[in-house]
Amino acid sequence: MTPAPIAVALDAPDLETAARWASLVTPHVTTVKVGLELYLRYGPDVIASVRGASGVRVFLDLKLHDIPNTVAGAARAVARLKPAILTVHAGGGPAMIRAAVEAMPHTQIAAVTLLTSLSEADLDQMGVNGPPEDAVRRLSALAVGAGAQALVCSPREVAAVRSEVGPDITLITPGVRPAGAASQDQARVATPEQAFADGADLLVIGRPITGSADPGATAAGIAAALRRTSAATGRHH
Ligand SMILES: O=c1ccn([C@@H]2O[C@H](COP(=O)(O)O)[C@@H](O)[C@H]2O)c(=O)[nH]1
Repeated sequence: MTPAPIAVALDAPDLETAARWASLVTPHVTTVKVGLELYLRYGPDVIASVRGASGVRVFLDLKLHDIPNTVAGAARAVARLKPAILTVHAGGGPAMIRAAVEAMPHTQIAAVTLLTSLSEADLDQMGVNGPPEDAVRRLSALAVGAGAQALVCSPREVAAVRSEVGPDITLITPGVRPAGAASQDQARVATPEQAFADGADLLVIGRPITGSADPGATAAGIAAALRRTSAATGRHH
């Protein structure tokens, strides 16, 4: 069975748990994601541990956000780990995004538009008025103009972003929750089936999989649901 376009967020308290989750889900998904919790605790060694023998794609979600020179240095520092994807914040601006792209020619640089945990009310308080979709579209265009090959947005905005940036940019959506699952601290959410049907290329899913009794079986179940969506919509990954 072809693995599904899912990046499982390995937000684990320790390396053993992360490596166990990675080995359980790896037959069913293309990618595992290492974020701040794991990377700040264990550093670069974590990448080899979760990659394991399978050689699954590793998505390094560090959400870099600093001046261009500092981001370029940070990107060079992790380039030897050969992550498939590295995140930077689109809000760091075009020069910062370009610095990351130039520092890591063999990694997809993904620009995070607006965090999926932010509600419309939060955004309003932050001075981002109007529908989140408008700001996400603007940040997407800016990031792609600066060379980003991928974007991170909520599944609620993915169709709008696709129409903004065209077919060649990889769209990554966290904030994915199977029907009936708790949204937890995520605000702008949709189901895996909806995210995929609307144009997401890679679905980031953490706790609904890793917090379940059997992460391997849960990942396999979501992968099967995506295959059914693919058959029903004619959209392939
Ligand atoms: O806007 C964003 C950007 C990144 N994330 C990351 O995705 C996962 C989501 O985990 P869940 O357990 O499925 O909520 C997590 O690692 C975040 O750091 C995001 O949620 N939103």
